[in-house]
Amino acid sequence: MGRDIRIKMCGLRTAEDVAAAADAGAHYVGFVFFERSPRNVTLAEARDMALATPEGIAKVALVVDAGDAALDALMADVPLDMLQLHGHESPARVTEIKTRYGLPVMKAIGIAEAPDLGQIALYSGVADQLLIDAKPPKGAALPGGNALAFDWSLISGRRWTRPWMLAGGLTPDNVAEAIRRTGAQQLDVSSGIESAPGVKNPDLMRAFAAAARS
Ligand SMILES: O=C(O)c1ccccc1N[C@@H]1O[C@H](COP(=O)(O)O)[C@@H](O)[C@H]1O
Repeated sequence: MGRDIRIKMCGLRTAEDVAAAADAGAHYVGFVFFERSPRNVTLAEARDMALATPEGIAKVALVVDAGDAALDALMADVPLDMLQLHGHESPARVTEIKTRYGLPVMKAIGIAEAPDLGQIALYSGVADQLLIDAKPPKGAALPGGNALAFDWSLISGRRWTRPWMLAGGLTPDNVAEAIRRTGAQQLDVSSGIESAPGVKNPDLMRAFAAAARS
């Protein structure tokens, strides 16, 4: 545990959010492109945030089953360092996106029970990073960002060939235990640093980073 932990703060909506994430010590900032999400941003808003992001912090766009036209527009307007695929993109689609845009790709994998872990091997050969997240409950409005943690014992002691981040329901209160139980070196948080859906809270951002590094 400790200072080597890398943190992605996702679902930022304003330049003030970016400044607060940078102040808290985030290594990645995430912008959500998913209309049903309270964290959804326009290309113009994302561009403003990307331009306000300090050097050294990776700018990640989160998309869900996006087609080429949407990705072309995103890439044309917003300076990015990584794409996060949070839908049902197949391994072949991950490869296609990597080749077409030349950016590292992180594939989200939803975990609820042991058989879900099989997805990790499926994407390990194609994605640059894996995001091990809670599987959304049936009928959930969002494919992620549901403030839901999965059973961390499912991945306790497991190691994979690709760098990975732990996500799903992380908060300042549970993040230290999540790291202890999973061995995660990278964390992704959204709901747990908010005062209300889509409203980031600088105090919670600082508290999260401090707890992760404690
Ligand atoms: O945050 C969203 O609104 C969202 C929408 C669509 C797909 C993914 C989304 N969020 C991502 O889900 C994980 C876990 O989030 P949380 O910490 O449990 O709120 C994270 O990668 C979010 O960026």
